[in-house]
Amino acid sequence: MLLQLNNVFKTFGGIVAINNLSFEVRNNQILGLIGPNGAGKTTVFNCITGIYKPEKGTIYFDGKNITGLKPHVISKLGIARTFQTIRLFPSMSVAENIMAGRHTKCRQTWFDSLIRTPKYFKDEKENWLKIKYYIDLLKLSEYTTSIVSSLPYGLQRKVEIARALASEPKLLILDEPAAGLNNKETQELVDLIYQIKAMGITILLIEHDMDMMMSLAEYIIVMNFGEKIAEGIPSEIQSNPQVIEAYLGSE
Ligand SMILES: Nc1ncnc2c1ncn2[C@@H]1O[C@H](COP(=O)(O)OP(=O)(O)OP(=O)(O)O)[C@@H](O)[C@H]1O
Repeated sequence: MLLQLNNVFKTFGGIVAINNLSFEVRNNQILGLIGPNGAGKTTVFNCITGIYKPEKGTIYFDGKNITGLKPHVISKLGIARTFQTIRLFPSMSVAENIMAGRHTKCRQTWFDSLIRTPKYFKDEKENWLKIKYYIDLLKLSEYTTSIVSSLPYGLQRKVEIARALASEPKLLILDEPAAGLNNKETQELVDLIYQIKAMGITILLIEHDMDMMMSLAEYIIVMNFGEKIAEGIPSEIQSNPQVIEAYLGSE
């Protein structure tokens, strides 16, 4: 078991955004989190990554209790994410943005970088080789020096995934990665997610594109009004009356 949520509870003012939610993500699984708008999915991601602290419950990652730890500590432990709305450094290049995702892996101290010790050069070389690997993986090599804000949306999404991968996470969390992508780009994304799984990485995914979710996720958790209303393999979820009801009710 890589990730385990136990009775996680989080409110905003009077609104219960997550109500005693428990679920588990197995090692190297592709797990999907679905539910109508406002069900609490993004709040779950924000609790796992340390942006919000749950009021009750615990979150275990790789055997450690990470409940309430700061985002940079959680990221160092091996959780990386992308956001529903792209968050990159818009005036920086593709390579620089991906490099920014790598800072948790940098071993040089301020002293090494100040006086440029051999450790600094070794670390820098290793980092740039890794960056190149992720640039090639995401087929971004012709855009390495392009300024991110000048790129179309689909490419910016790829840069965001590359940046998350650059921290070499054990768990990659993707919040609506197919939003705004055309059919061809969505297919590329599906292929990429399989490649990421083949690298041994576990994937937790929110996605509104149901065709994509049903074909990609190995296991699905369904939320509504902050609660888990169903879980199972895609075929079980598709035929679950409570799930159908939740979606029809939200139309
Ligand atoms: N920072 C916040 N302050 C106040 N309320 C919030 C905040 N974040 C989320 N909420 C509320 O918590 C509930 C769950 O929201 P959340 O964004 O997690 O849902 P979601 O399932 O991700 O929705 P969507 O599919 O629309 O992105 C909603 O009622 C939302 O309005």
